[in-house]
Amino acid sequence: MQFGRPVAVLGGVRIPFCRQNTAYADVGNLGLSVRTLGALVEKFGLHGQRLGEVAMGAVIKHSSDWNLAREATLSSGLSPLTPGITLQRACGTSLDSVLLIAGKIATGQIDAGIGGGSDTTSDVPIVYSKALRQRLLKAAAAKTLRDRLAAFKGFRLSELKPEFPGVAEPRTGKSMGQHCEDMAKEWGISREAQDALAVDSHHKLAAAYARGFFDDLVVSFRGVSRDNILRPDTSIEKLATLKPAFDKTSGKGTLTAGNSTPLTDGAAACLLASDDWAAAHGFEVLCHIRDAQVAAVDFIHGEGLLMAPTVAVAELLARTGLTLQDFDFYEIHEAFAAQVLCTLRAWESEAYCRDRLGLSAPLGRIDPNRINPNGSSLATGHPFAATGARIVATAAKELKLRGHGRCLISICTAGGMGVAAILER
Ligand SMILES: CC(=O)CC(=O)SCCNC(=O)CCNC(=O)[C@H](O)C(C)(C)COP(=O)(O)OP(=O)(O)OC[C@H]1O[C@@H](n2cnc3c(N)ncnc32)[C@H](O)[C@@H]1OP(=O)(O)O
Repeated sequence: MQFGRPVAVLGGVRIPFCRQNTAYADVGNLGLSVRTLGALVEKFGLHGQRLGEVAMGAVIKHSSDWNLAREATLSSGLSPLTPGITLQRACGTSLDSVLLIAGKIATGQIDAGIGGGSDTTSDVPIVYSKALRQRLLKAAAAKTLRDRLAAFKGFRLSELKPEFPGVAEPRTGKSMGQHCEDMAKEWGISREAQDALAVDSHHKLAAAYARGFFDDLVVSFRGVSRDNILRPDTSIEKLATLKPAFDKTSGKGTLTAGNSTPLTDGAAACLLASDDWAAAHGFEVLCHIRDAQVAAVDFIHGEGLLMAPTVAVAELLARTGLTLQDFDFYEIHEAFAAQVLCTLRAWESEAYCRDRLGLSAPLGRIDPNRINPNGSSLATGHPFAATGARIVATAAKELKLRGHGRCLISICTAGGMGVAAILER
Protein backbone atom coordinates (compact mmCIF):
# COMPACT_ATOMS: atom_id res chain seq x y z
CA MET A 1 0.00 0.00 0.00
CA GLN A 2 1.31 3.43 -0.85
CA PHE A 3 -0.64 6.48 0.13
CA GLY A 4 -1.93 9.06 -2.35
CA ARG A 5 -3.45 11.97 -0.42
CA PRO A 6 -1.58 12.54 2.88
CA VAL A 7 -3.26 10.95 5.89
CA ALA A 8 -3.05 12.89 9.13
CA VAL A 9 -3.24 11.43 12.62
CA LEU A 10 -5.01 14.00 14.80
CA GLY A 11 -4.77 12.08 18.06
CA GLY A 12 -6.19 9.27 20.09
CA VAL A 13 -7.43 8.18 23.46
CA ARG A 14 -7.71 5.00 25.43
CA ILE A 15 -9.13 3.88 28.70
CA PRO A 16 -6.62 2.56 31.24
CA PHE A 17 -5.87 -1.08 30.49
CA CYS A 18 -6.87 -3.47 33.26
CA ARG A 19 -5.92 -6.98 34.21
CA GLN A 20 -8.51 -9.66 33.39
CA ASN A 21 -11.32 -9.94 35.95
CA THR A 22 -10.57 -6.64 37.64
CA ALA A 23 -12.16 -3.21 37.06
CA TYR A 24 -13.85 -4.03 33.75
CA ALA A 25 -14.94 -7.57 34.61
CA ASP A 26 -18.62 -6.79 33.94
CA VAL A 27 -18.28 -4.30 31.07
CA GLY A 28 -17.90 -6.21 27.78
CA ASN A 29 -16.50 -5.07 24.45
CA LEU A 30 -19.36 -2.73 23.65
CA GLY A 31 -19.04 -0.87 26.96
CA LEU A 32 -15.26 -0.56 26.57
CA SER A 33 -15.62 0.70 22.99
CA VAL A 34 -18.42 3.15 23.77
CA ARG A 35 -16.48 4.75 26.64
CA THR A 36 -13.41 5.11 24.42
CA LEU A 37 -15.18 6.40 21.31
CA GLY A 38 -17.23 8.76 23.49
CA ALA A 39 -14.02 10.13 25.00
CA LEU A 40 -12.55 10.70 21.53
CA VAL A 41 -15.73 12.49 20.44
CA GLU A 42 -15.46 14.62 23.57
CA LYS A 43 -11.77 15.38 23.05
CA PHE A 44 -12.30 16.65 19.51
CA GLY A 45 -15.80 18.11 19.97
CA LEU A 46 -17.28 15.78 17.37
CA HIS A 47 -20.79 15.60 18.86
CA GLY A 48 -23.37 15.09 16.12
CA GLN A 49 -20.72 15.05 13.39
CA ARG A 50 -20.92 12.63 10.52
CA LEU A 51 -17.55 10.99 9.88
CA GLY A 52 -16.73 8.89 6.82
CA GLU A 53 -16.18 5.63 8.72
CA VAL A 54 -15.48 4.13 12.12
CA ALA A 55 -13.39 0.94 11.92
CA MET A 56 -13.01 -1.02 15.13
CA GLY A 57 -12.46 -4.62 16.08
CA ALA A 58 -12.20 -7.18 18.82
CA VAL A 59 -10.37 -10.48 18.70
CA ILE A 60 -12.71 -12.26 21.08
CA LYS A 61 -16.31 -11.11 20.85
CA HIS A 62 -19.85 -12.26 21.35
CA SER A 63 -22.15 -12.62 18.35
CA SER A 64 -24.46 -10.35 20.39
CA ASP A 65 -21.86 -7.58 19.92
CA TRP A 66 -23.18 -7.64 16.35
CA ASN A 67 -21.23 -5.13 14.19
CA LEU A 68 -19.32 -3.80 17.21
CA ALA A 69 -18.03 -0.68 15.45
CA ARG A 70 -21.46 0.39 14.29
CA GLU A 71 -23.09 -0.36 17.64
CA ALA A 72 -20.38 1.60 19.47
CA THR A 73 -20.71 4.48 16.99
CA LEU A 74 -24.46 4.67 17.63
CA SER A 75 -23.75 5.24 21.35
CA SER A 76 -20.72 7.49 20.91
CA GLY A 77 -22.26 10.90 20.32
CA LEU A 78 -21.28 10.91 16.63
CA SER A 79 -24.05 11.37 14.09
CA PRO A 80 -25.96 8.11 13.56
CA LEU A 81 -25.23 8.67 9.86
CA THR A 82 -21.61 7.63 10.54
CA PRO A 83 -21.07 4.07 9.26
CA GLY A 84 -19.04 1.46 11.14
CA ILE A 85 -17.12 -1.66 10.17
CA THR A 86 -15.76 -4.37 12.45
CA LEU A 87 -12.56 -6.19 11.54
CA GLN A 88 -10.13 -8.64 13.10
CA ARG A 89 -6.46 -9.44 12.57
CA ALA A 90 -5.61 -10.70 16.05
CA CYS A 91 -3.21 -8.30 17.80
CA GLY A 92 -2.83 -6.26 14.63
CA THR A 93 -6.55 -5.45 14.61
CA SER A 94 -6.57 -1.79 15.56
CA LEU A 95 -3.44 -0.91 13.61
CA ASP A 96 -5.35 -2.40 10.69
CA SER A 97 -8.45 -0.38 11.68
CA VAL A 98 -6.30 2.75 11.50
CA LEU A 99 -4.85 1.64 8.15
CA LEU A 100 -8.29 0.89 6.73
CA ILE A 101 -9.38 4.43 7.57
CA ALA A 102 -6.05 5.76 6.25
CA GLY A 103 -6.54 3.97 2.93
CA LYS A 104 -10.01 5.46 2.54
CA ILE A 105 -8.71 8.95 3.28
CA ALA A 106 -5.73 8.49 0.96
CA THR A 107 -7.96 7.48 -1.93
CA GLY A 108 -10.43 10.28 -1.29
CA GLN A 109 -13.33 8.01 -0.31
CA ILE A 110 -13.67 9.75 3.04
CA ASP A 111 -12.23 12.87 4.67
CA ALA A 112 -12.13 11.75 8.29
CA GLY A 113 -12.64 8.58 10.30
CA ILE A 114 -11.78 6.69 13.45
CA GLY A 115 -9.75 3.50 13.81
CA GLY A 116 -9.65 1.54 17.04
CA GLY A 117 -10.38 -1.65 18.88
CA SER A 118 -11.19 -3.28 22.17
CA ASP A 119 -10.84 -6.62 23.84
CA THR A 120 -11.91 -8.27 27.03
CA THR A 121 -10.86 -11.63 28.38
CA SER A 122 -13.22 -11.15 31.32
CA ASP A 123 -16.36 -11.57 29.22
CA VAL A 124 -15.61 -14.22 26.62
CA PRO A 125 -18.23 -16.21 24.71
CA ILE A 126 -18.50 -19.56 26.46
CA VAL A 127 -20.67 -21.87 24.37
CA TYR A 128 -22.43 -25.21 24.63
CA SER A 129 -21.08 -28.28 22.81
CA LYS A 130 -21.86 -28.55 19.09
CA ALA A 131 -24.16 -31.53 19.76
CA LEU A 132 -26.30 -29.50 22.17
CA ARG A 133 -26.29 -26.43 19.90
CA GLN A 134 -27.67 -28.56 17.08
CA ARG A 135 -30.33 -30.01 19.33
CA LEU A 136 -31.37 -26.53 20.51
CA LEU A 137 -31.61 -25.24 16.94
CA LYS A 138 -33.65 -28.28 15.91
CA ALA A 139 -35.95 -27.79 18.89
CA ALA A 140 -36.36 -24.09 18.15
CA ALA A 141 -37.35 -24.84 14.55
CA ALA A 142 -39.75 -27.65 15.53
CA LYS A 143 -43.41 -27.00 14.81
CA THR A 144 -44.86 -29.55 17.24
CA LEU A 145 -44.12 -30.49 20.84
CA ARG A 146 -43.35 -34.02 19.64
CA ASP A 147 -40.66 -32.79 17.23
CA ARG A 148 -39.28 -30.50 19.92
CA LEU A 149 -38.88 -33.38 22.35
CA ALA A 150 -37.47 -35.59 19.57
CA ALA A 151 -34.60 -33.11 19.16
CA PHE A 152 -33.33 -34.19 22.61
CA LYS A 153 -33.51 -37.96 21.95
CA GLY A 154 -30.24 -39.57 23.01
CA PHE A 155 -29.15 -36.46 24.96
CA ARG A 156 -26.09 -37.06 27.15
CA LEU A 157 -25.09 -35.00 30.19
CA SER A 158 -21.59 -34.57 28.71
CA GLU A 159 -23.16 -32.33 26.05
CA LEU A 160 -23.65 -29.70 28.76
CA LYS A 161 -19.89 -29.26 29.15
CA PRO A 162 -19.12 -25.60 28.27
CA GLU A 163 -16.55 -24.75 25.60
CA PHE A 164 -14.18 -21.81 26.22
CA PRO A 165 -12.51 -19.83 23.43
CA GLY A 166 -8.94 -21.10 23.16
CA VAL A 167 -5.77 -19.03 23.25
CA ALA A 168 -4.10 -21.80 21.22
CA GLU A 169 -3.30 -21.56 17.53
CA PRO A 170 -5.86 -23.78 15.80
CA ARG A 171 -3.23 -25.22 13.40
CA THR A 172 -0.70 -26.23 16.05
CA GLY A 173 -2.67 -26.48 19.29
CA LYS A 174 0.10 -24.51 21.00
CA SER A 175 -0.52 -21.26 22.89
CA MET A 176 1.13 -18.00 21.86
CA GLY A 177 3.41 -18.39 24.88
CA GLN A 178 4.47 -21.91 23.88
CA HIS A 179 5.23 -20.72 20.35
CA CYS A 180 7.24 -17.81 21.72
CA GLU A 181 9.10 -20.14 24.08
CA ASP A 182 10.13 -22.15 20.97
CA MET A 183 11.32 -18.91 19.31
CA ALA A 184 13.31 -17.89 22.40
CA LYS A 185 15.10 -21.26 22.33
CA GLU A 186 15.76 -21.07 18.57
CA TRP A 187 17.26 -17.57 18.85
CA GLY A 188 19.05 -18.19 22.16
CA ILE A 189 17.25 -15.40 24.04
CA SER A 190 18.21 -15.48 27.72
CA ARG A 191 15.85 -15.16 30.65
CA GLU A 192 17.94 -12.26 31.95
CA ALA A 193 17.55 -10.28 28.71
CA GLN A 194 13.78 -10.86 28.73
CA ASP A 195 13.42 -9.78 32.34
CA ALA A 196 15.55 -6.68 31.75
CA LEU A 197 13.38 -5.64 28.81
CA ALA A 198 10.21 -6.16 30.88
CA VAL A 199 11.49 -4.11 33.83
CA ASP A 200 12.57 -1.37 31.44
CA SER A 201 9.08 -1.26 29.92
CA HIS A 202 7.47 -0.79 33.36
CA HIS A 203 9.95 1.92 34.32
CA LYS A 204 9.49 3.83 31.05
CA LEU A 205 5.69 3.68 31.32
CA ALA A 206 5.82 4.83 34.95
CA ALA A 207 8.10 7.72 33.98
CA ALA A 208 5.78 8.73 31.13
CA TYR A 209 2.80 8.79 33.51
CA ALA A 210 4.85 10.79 36.01
CA ARG A 211 5.72 13.50 33.48
CA GLY A 212 2.10 13.78 32.36
CA PHE A 213 2.61 12.22 28.94
CA PHE A 214 -0.69 10.34 29.19
CA ASP A 215 -2.75 13.21 30.63
CA ASP A 216 -4.62 13.74 27.34
CA LEU A 217 -4.30 10.16 26.08
CA VAL A 218 -5.77 8.05 28.89
CA VAL A 219 -9.30 8.76 30.13
CA SER A 220 -10.44 7.30 33.43
CA PHE A 221 -13.08 4.61 33.50
CA ARG A 222 -14.73 2.69 36.32
CA GLY A 223 -12.65 4.58 38.88
CA VAL A 224 -9.37 3.60 37.21
CA SER A 225 -7.09 6.34 35.88
CA ARG A 226 -3.92 4.37 35.11
CA ASP A 227 -3.19 0.93 33.70
CA ASN A 228 -3.50 -1.42 36.67
CA ILE A 229 -0.91 -3.78 35.20
CA LEU A 230 1.86 -1.21 35.61
CA ARG A 231 4.30 -2.02 38.42
CA PRO A 232 6.64 0.96 38.85
CA ASP A 233 8.50 -0.88 41.62
CA THR A 234 9.16 -4.11 39.71
CA SER A 235 12.77 -5.23 39.55
CA ILE A 236 15.04 -7.73 37.84
CA GLU A 237 15.52 -9.44 41.21
CA LYS A 238 11.75 -9.90 41.64
CA LEU A 239 11.24 -11.11 38.06
CA ALA A 240 14.07 -13.61 38.48
CA THR A 241 12.02 -15.41 41.16
CA LEU A 242 9.06 -16.15 38.84
CA LYS A 243 8.58 -19.64 37.48
CA PRO A 244 8.36 -20.41 33.73
CA ALA A 245 4.74 -20.06 32.58
CA PHE A 246 4.69 -22.00 29.33
CA ASP A 247 7.52 -24.57 29.54
CA LYS A 248 7.13 -25.79 33.07
CA THR A 249 8.87 -29.15 32.77
CA SER A 250 12.07 -29.04 30.69
CA GLY A 251 13.96 -26.81 33.10
CA LYS A 252 14.76 -24.56 30.13
CA GLY A 253 11.64 -22.39 30.07
CA THR A 254 12.36 -18.64 30.11
CA LEU A 255 8.94 -16.99 29.60
CA THR A 256 7.23 -16.02 32.86
CA ALA A 257 4.27 -13.95 34.01
CA GLY A 258 6.73 -11.07 34.39
CA ASN A 259 8.13 -11.04 30.85
CA SER A 260 4.84 -11.94 29.09
CA THR A 261 1.82 -9.70 28.65
CA PRO A 262 -0.99 -10.52 31.04
CA LEU A 263 -4.55 -11.16 29.85
CA THR A 264 -6.01 -7.65 29.70
CA ASP A 265 -9.23 -5.69 29.11
CA GLY A 266 -9.27 -2.30 27.36
CA ALA A 267 -9.95 -0.17 24.30
CA ALA A 268 -8.25 2.54 22.24
CA ALA A 269 -9.16 4.73 19.24
CA CYS A 270 -7.56 7.35 16.97
CA LEU A 271 -8.95 10.14 14.79
CA LEU A 272 -7.54 10.41 11.26
CA ALA A 273 -8.29 12.91 8.52
CA SER A 274 -7.10 14.58 5.37
CA ASP A 275 -5.01 17.73 5.90
CA ASP A 276 -7.84 19.83 4.47
CA TRP A 277 -10.41 18.39 6.89
CA ALA A 278 -8.04 18.92 9.81
CA ALA A 279 -7.43 22.54 8.79
CA ALA A 280 -11.12 23.21 8.21
CA HIS A 281 -11.88 21.95 11.73
CA GLY A 282 -8.94 23.72 13.34
CA PHE A 283 -7.12 20.56 14.44
CA GLU A 284 -3.36 20.22 14.64
CA VAL A 285 -1.88 17.41 12.55
CA LEU A 286 0.26 15.37 14.96
CA CYS A 287 1.87 13.30 12.21
CA HIS A 288 1.21 11.59 8.89
CA ILE A 289 1.05 7.90 8.06
CA ARG A 290 3.65 7.46 5.37
CA ASP A 291 3.18 3.80 4.46
CA ALA A 292 2.37 0.38 5.89
CA GLN A 293 2.87 -3.29 5.18
CA VAL A 294 1.44 -6.64 6.26
CA ALA A 295 3.22 -9.99 5.94
CA ALA A 296 2.85 -13.59 7.09
CA VAL A 297 5.17 -16.46 7.97
CA ASP A 298 4.70 -20.19 7.46
CA PHE A 299 4.64 -21.16 11.15
CA ILE A 300 2.99 -24.48 10.31
CA HIS A 301 6.21 -25.59 8.64
CA GLY A 302 8.66 -24.30 11.20
CA GLU A 303 8.88 -20.51 11.08
CA GLY A 304 8.49 -18.69 14.41
CA LEU A 305 4.83 -17.77 14.92
CA LEU A 306 5.53 -14.18 15.94
CA MET A 307 8.35 -13.46 13.45
CA ALA A 308 6.25 -11.95 10.64
CA PRO A 309 7.09 -8.32 11.59
CA THR A 310 10.66 -9.06 10.44
CA VAL A 311 9.25 -9.62 6.95
CA ALA A 312 6.71 -6.78 6.99
CA VAL A 313 9.36 -4.29 8.09
CA ALA A 314 11.90 -5.51 5.51
CA GLU A 315 9.34 -5.12 2.73
CA LEU A 316 8.29 -1.70 4.02
CA LEU A 317 11.90 -0.50 4.10
CA ALA A 318 12.53 -1.82 0.58
CA ARG A 319 9.54 0.07 -0.80
CA THR A 320 10.23 3.34 0.98
CA GLY A 321 14.00 3.29 0.44
CA LEU A 322 14.61 3.74 4.18
CA THR A 323 17.03 1.77 6.34
CA LEU A 324 16.16 0.28 9.71
CA GLN A 325 18.28 2.96 11.33
CA ASP A 326 16.40 5.87 9.67
CA PHE A 327 13.93 6.16 12.55
CA ASP A 328 13.97 8.44 15.57
CA PHE A 329 12.13 5.84 17.63
CA TYR A 330 10.43 2.47 17.29
CA GLU A 331 7.15 1.20 18.69
CA ILE A 332 7.54 -2.57 18.81
CA HIS A 333 4.57 -4.32 20.40
CA GLU A 334 5.77 -6.40 23.34
CA ALA A 335 3.56 -9.50 23.22
CA PHE A 336 6.41 -11.16 25.06
CA ALA A 337 9.86 -9.73 25.81
CA ALA A 338 11.31 -12.73 23.97
CA GLN A 339 9.38 -11.93 20.79
CA VAL A 340 10.84 -8.39 20.68
CA LEU A 341 14.33 -9.75 21.26
CA CYS A 342 13.94 -12.45 18.58
CA THR A 343 12.82 -9.79 16.11
CA LEU A 344 15.81 -7.56 16.89
CA ARG A 345 18.21 -10.50 16.64
CA ALA A 346 16.73 -11.58 13.29
CA TRP A 347 17.22 -8.09 11.84
CA GLU A 348 20.86 -8.28 12.94
CA SER A 349 21.40 -11.79 11.56
CA GLU A 350 23.23 -12.02 8.26
CA ALA A 351 21.93 -15.54 7.63
CA TYR A 352 18.28 -14.71 8.41
CA CYS A 353 18.30 -11.47 6.40
CA ARG A 354 19.91 -13.28 3.46
CA ASP A 355 18.01 -16.59 3.52
CA ARG A 356 14.59 -15.47 4.76
CA LEU A 357 14.37 -11.81 3.79
CA GLY A 358 16.37 -12.07 0.55
CA LEU A 359 18.70 -9.20 1.49
CA SER A 360 22.35 -8.81 0.61
CA ALA A 361 23.17 -7.40 4.05
CA PRO A 362 21.52 -7.58 7.49
CA LEU A 363 19.07 -4.81 8.36
CA GLY A 364 21.30 -4.26 11.36
CA ARG A 365 21.14 -3.14 14.95
CA ILE A 366 18.86 -0.47 16.30
CA ASP A 367 19.60 1.64 19.35
CA PRO A 368 17.70 0.01 22.27
CA ASN A 369 17.21 3.46 23.81
CA ARG A 370 14.99 4.35 20.85
CA ILE A 371 12.61 1.42 21.38
CA ASN A 372 9.25 2.05 23.06
CA PRO A 373 10.27 5.32 24.77
CA ASN A 374 7.05 5.44 26.79
CA GLY A 375 6.87 1.74 27.67
CA SER A 376 4.75 -0.80 25.84
CA SER A 377 2.51 -3.83 26.19
CA LEU A 378 4.45 -5.60 28.96
CA ALA A 379 3.66 -2.67 31.23
CA THR A 380 0.38 -1.33 29.83
CA GLY A 381 -1.07 -4.80 29.28
CA HIS A 382 -2.35 -6.05 25.97
CA PRO A 383 -6.08 -6.07 25.22
CA PHE A 384 -5.42 -7.68 21.84
CA ALA A 385 -7.44 -5.48 19.47
CA ALA A 386 -6.75 -2.27 21.39
CA THR A 387 -2.97 -2.40 21.18
CA GLY A 388 -2.49 -1.02 17.65
CA ALA A 389 -4.52 2.12 18.31
CA ARG A 390 -2.76 2.57 21.67
CA ILE A 391 0.54 2.49 19.84
CA VAL A 392 -0.51 4.89 17.06
CA ALA A 393 -1.89 7.40 19.60
CA THR A 394 1.25 7.13 21.74
CA ALA A 395 3.62 7.48 18.79
CA ALA A 396 1.68 10.44 17.36
CA LYS A 397 1.86 12.24 20.72
CA GLU A 398 5.58 11.51 20.99
CA LEU A 399 6.13 12.95 17.48
CA LYS A 400 4.16 16.05 18.41
CA LEU A 401 6.31 16.60 21.50
CA ARG A 402 9.52 16.08 19.52
CA GLY A 403 8.31 18.50 16.84
CA HIS A 404 9.59 16.30 14.04
CA GLY A 405 10.78 12.75 13.44
CA ARG A 406 9.93 9.33 12.12
CA CYS A 407 8.58 6.29 13.95
CA LEU A 408 8.43 2.65 12.89
CA ILE A 409 5.54 0.61 14.30
CA SER A 410 5.71 -3.18 14.33
CA ILE A 411 3.10 -5.59 15.67
CA CYS A 412 3.13 -9.38 15.66
CA THR A 413 -0.15 -11.26 15.52
CA ALA A 414 -1.58 -14.70 16.07
CA GLY A 415 -1.89 -16.67 12.85
CA GLY A 416 1.73 -15.85 12.00
CA MET A 417 1.22 -12.32 10.70
CA GLY A 418 2.91 -8.97 11.20
CA VAL A 419 1.73 -5.40 10.60
CA ALA A 420 4.16 -2.49 10.25
CA ALA A 421 3.64 1.21 9.62
CA ILE A 422 5.64 4.42 9.41
CA LEU A 423 4.55 7.67 11.06
CA GLU A 424 6.29 10.95 10.26
CA ARG A 425 6.16 14.54 11.39
C1 LIG B 1 -2.61 -12.64 20.10
C2 LIG B 1 -1.77 -12.04 19.04
O1 LIG B 1 -2.29 -11.83 17.90
C3 LIG B 1 -0.29 -11.78 19.21
C4 LIG B 1 0.19 -11.56 20.59
O2 LIG B 1 0.26 -10.47 21.10
S1 LIG B 1 0.60 -12.93 21.43
C5 LIG B 1 0.35 -12.53 23.12
C6 LIG B 1 -1.04 -12.83 23.52
N1 LIG B 1 -1.16 -12.84 24.95
C7 LIG B 1 -1.04 -13.97 25.67
O3 LIG B 1 -0.82 -15.04 25.14
C8 LIG B 1 -1.20 -13.82 27.15
C9 LIG B 1 -0.08 -14.51 27.83
N2 LIG B 1 -0.22 -14.40 29.27
C10 LIG B 1 -0.80 -15.36 30.04
O4 LIG B 1 -1.35 -16.33 29.53
C11 LIG B 1 -0.73 -15.20 31.53
O5 LIG B 1 -0.62 -13.84 31.86
C12 LIG B 1 0.49 -15.97 32.12
C13 LIG B 1 0.26 -17.47 31.91
C14 LIG B 1 1.79 -15.55 31.49
C15 LIG B 1 0.62 -15.66 33.63
O6 LIG B 1 -0.60 -15.91 34.24
P1 LIG B 1 -0.71 -15.94 35.84
O7 LIG B 1 0.17 -17.00 36.39
O8 LIG B 1 -2.16 -15.95 36.15
O9 LIG B 1 -0.06 -14.53 36.21
P2 LIG B 1 -0.14 -13.71 37.55
O10 LIG B 1 -0.86 -14.48 38.61
O11 LIG B 1 -0.63 -12.37 37.22
O12 LIG B 1 1.38 -13.58 37.92
C16 LIG B 1 2.10 -14.65 38.50
C17 LIG B 1 3.03 -14.06 39.54
O13 LIG B 1 3.94 -13.20 38.89
C18 LIG B 1 3.99 -11.95 39.56
N3 LIG B 1 4.31 -10.93 38.58
C19 LIG B 1 3.80 -10.80 37.32
N4 LIG B 1 4.34 -9.73 36.73
C20 LIG B 1 5.21 -9.18 37.60
C21 LIG B 1 6.07 -8.06 37.55
N5 LIG B 1 6.16 -7.29 36.48
N6 LIG B 1 6.80 -7.78 38.66
C22 LIG B 1 6.72 -8.54 39.75
N7 LIG B 1 5.92 -9.62 39.86
C23 LIG B 1 5.19 -9.94 38.79
C24 LIG B 1 2.60 -11.82 40.14
O14 LIG B 1 2.57 -10.92 41.23
C25 LIG B 1 2.32 -13.22 40.58
O15 LIG B 1 2.97 -13.42 41.82
P3 LIG B 1 2.24 -14.25 43.00
O16 LIG B 1 2.07 -15.64 42.44
O17 LIG B 1 3.20 -14.12 44.11
O18 LIG B 1 0.93 -13.56 43.20
